[in-house]
Formats: sequence, C-alpha cells, structure tokens
Amino acid sequence: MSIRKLLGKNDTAQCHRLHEPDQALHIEDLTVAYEGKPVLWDIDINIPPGVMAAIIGPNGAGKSTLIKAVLGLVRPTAGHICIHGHPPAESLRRIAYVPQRSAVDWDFPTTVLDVVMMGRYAHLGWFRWPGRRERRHAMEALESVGMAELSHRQISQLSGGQQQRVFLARAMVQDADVYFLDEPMAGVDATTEKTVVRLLQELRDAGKTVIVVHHDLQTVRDYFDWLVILNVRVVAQGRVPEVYTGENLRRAYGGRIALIDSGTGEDSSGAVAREASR
Ligand SMILES: Nc1ncnc2c1ncn2[C@@H]1O[C@H](COP(=O)(O)OP(=O)(O)OP(=O)(O)O)[C@@H](O)[C@H]1O
Repeated sequence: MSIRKLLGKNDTAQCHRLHEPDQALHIEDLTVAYEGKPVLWDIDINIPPGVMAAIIGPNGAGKSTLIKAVLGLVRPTAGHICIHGHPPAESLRRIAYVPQRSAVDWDFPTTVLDVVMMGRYAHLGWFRWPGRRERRHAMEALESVGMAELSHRQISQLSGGQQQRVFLARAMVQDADVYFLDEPMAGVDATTEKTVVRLLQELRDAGKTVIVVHHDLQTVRDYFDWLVILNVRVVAQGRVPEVYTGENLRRAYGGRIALIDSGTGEDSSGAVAREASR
C-alpha cells in the first residue's frame, strides 16, 4: 500500500475517532511549518455548522495557511483536520474555496460563464461535459451576484469587484456544505461588499457553514456570529459577543490596534477595534 493511501486511511480512522458530530470543522493539535519554522503551532479549532465565522489575526498570523492546510494545499507537520467528521480529502465535494483574488491569473483566456461552470465539475462525474442544466445553474448564480449581463466577457476585462462576484457565483454553484473564503471583502467597493455579505449570510441561513479570513475588525460584529482569533496559536474562539473583546484583541494584535469605545466601556463587547496600520 502506498504511503499516501496509508496516510489517508489513518486520517479517516482519526476523524472517526475524534469525530465531534456537532462540528463542521474540527482541528486538533495542528502544527504547520515552512522551512522548519512553525507558522501555526498546536492549534485546536471547532466551528459548528450553520454559522458565519471570521478568522482574524495580524499579518502573518497563519490565517491563509490554516485554510491551505484544510484544503490539503500545504502539508501539516502534525495534527488532524476533519470536515463533518471526515478528512478533507474525502470531503472535497462538500468544500468550496474562494482564494484571494491576487492568487489567480486573471489573464487566463476564459469567460465569466466558463469560470462559474467550473464550479459544477466535481458534480459531473467522469466523461460528462457541462450541459444545459449546469449552464442554467451558472446563469442563476451570476444573476444573484448581479453579473448575468457580463457572462460572456473575458475574465481579464473585469474590475476587482466583478472578479469577486464571479468567484462567489462559482462557489455558490458548487453546492457545498462548508465554504472557505480568503479575504473576499478585500479591495472591493461598498456595493460589492454588501452583495458578498448578503450572499454569505443567505448561505449560512440555508444551513451552510461559511468560514472567512477577514481583515476589517470594525465589521466583525455586524457580519459574523462566530470568531476565531489567531496569532500562530489560537488566542480565542467562540461566539462573537463573547470573543470579540478588547482583551482578546490586544492579546492577538498587541499595540497594532486602536480600541474605540462605542458606549459600554472599552473592554466590554462595546469595544470596536481598528487596526492601526496594515
Ligand atoms: N510558501 C511559504 N513559504 C515560506 N513561508 C511562508 C509561505 N507562505 C506563508 N509563509 C509565511 O508564513 C507566515 C504565515 O503566513 P499566512 O499567509 O498564513 O499569514 P496570514 O495570517 O494569512 O497573513 P496576511 O494577513 O498578511 O495575509 C508568514 O510569516 C508568511 O511569510
């Protein structure tokens, strides 16, 4: 048996052993290192199904690395990751991923509609091209993000906000259970941000789990109901009202945030934080 198969088998057994039936994402003792230097250190995370969760933390805290580890794009040094009680490699159809826009080659010669239809490939099986049904799904998703009219445009001719909407439409047609998005609100206009938040909240309301790497501390309380604060280790996690506190933010960001008292006292849930510099 190959090492890969053996590892897969062990992962399956571990997830069954560790299985927290209530958790959409269960991570235990995870360590990830680049060139021998740990960027995530012995972390445990639980995110229940049906929440919209933010992962926040200062630059270099390991937020993107965490998502990459879940998706199998980086290999952990140690630890276990389970999606609804299964290793991610066994749950790929249940996972949708929206990468950072900067991580994509937007000069690739393809149209908006084709990019969205790619989201259906995992559901098609062998030897089947996307047909009328997939096209309809893709057009419906493009309509919901206000992009139907640009379906035949080359992706190289889109604005940043339009690119983000296309990504979102592709994630929607995947019909996954757990959605991972890496900074979907970064560098988009206010209208696109509202559209992104509305669609993600709709997914959440439909019972999906939405996990977002997020940078704007001031919108955490408005947009999210679950929060993981990361800085190489997990600083705090849980429901936003309990976790989004001045004390936890200071522990993660140190002097890099300004706390603004929004009325009920700086260290209470009334605290609103702004990152001093990015
Ligand atoms: N492929 C890589 N090789 C070596 N080091 C890396 C690699 N990718 C990331 N790192 C380093 O790992 C650390 C964590 O990076 P990561 O991108 O996960 O952080 P982040 O919290 O997403 O940061 P940001 O908020 O700046 O996007 C950083 O110090 C980064 O420089």
